[in-house]
Amino acid sequence: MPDAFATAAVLASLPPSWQDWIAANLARGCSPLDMANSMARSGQYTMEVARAALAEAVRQRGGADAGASIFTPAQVMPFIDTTRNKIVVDQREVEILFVLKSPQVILLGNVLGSEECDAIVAHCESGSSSGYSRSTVTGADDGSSVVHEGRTSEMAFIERGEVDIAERIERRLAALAHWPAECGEPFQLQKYASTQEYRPHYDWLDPDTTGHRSHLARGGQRLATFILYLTEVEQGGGTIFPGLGLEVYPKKGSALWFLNTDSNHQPDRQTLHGGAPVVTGTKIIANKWLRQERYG
Ligand SMILES: O=C(O)CCC(=O)C(=O)O
Ligand SMILES: [Fe+2]
Repeated sequence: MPDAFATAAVLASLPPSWQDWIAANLARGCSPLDMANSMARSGQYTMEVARAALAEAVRQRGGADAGASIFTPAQVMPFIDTTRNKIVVDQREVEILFVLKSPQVILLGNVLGSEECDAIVAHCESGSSSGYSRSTVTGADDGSSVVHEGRTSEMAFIERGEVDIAERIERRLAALAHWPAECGEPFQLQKYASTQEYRPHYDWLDPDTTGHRSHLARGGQRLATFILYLTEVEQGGGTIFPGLGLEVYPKKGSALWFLNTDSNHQPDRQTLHGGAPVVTGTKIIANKWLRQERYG
């Protein structure tokens, strides 16, 4: 975040109507993150300006330090450094295999070793995991987890801190994305047998859908997605982006990255994507969603 002097200047530079809006909503107990999102959604302010103004307003209400900690990450968007063709992280050479600029989609090779993929898969099959169950999606009405005909795979979660191997990969992804591991959702594994699929959808949470708001209130928007491919698949099972004419085939140890929002954290409708039906083989992936804020 900018320093206190700079944030005071940002707040003071807003028109009185916005300053009044901030004061009134903070007094009503609104979340600063929701307010920053609304300011950015108005199109009048960048997320950086909105956050700086909100941090200052919170500081002025609550004393000197109150504003400093309301927004966790210092950066406004996670990013992957594509200035070179390889990224050295955690003693590995991660390869940049493909970059699409808008929406940003990056395919990374050698993110995980084969034995690391196997260890994560084995953990979720073992008694120390809560195991797989039929996949669900977030219900539009009340935000509960609902079975949906468009997502026929099975899923399992690895909570943060549950097992060393997952924690190590989380640290690696945090370094790759320049985003704190604390702002990531737990790994969500997806296992697809033959014919199973996840039809095209968005990963971002919709602020205009009632059921998504409770999820947004916990950690904010899903800014970016990592999909880690944990198995080789004989036929089918690509990650598809129908609007972009793009299909990425699963390759064990590779990871697909995409940004779900623009730099103002607003949902990007170009990111429609899905998992094509597996024809032969078993596809297992691990999803890691990076949130605006600390999650959990
Ligand atoms: O299976 C895939 O390749 C995509 C999965 C996906 O988009 C999701 O689980 O949100
Ligand atoms: Fe998805």
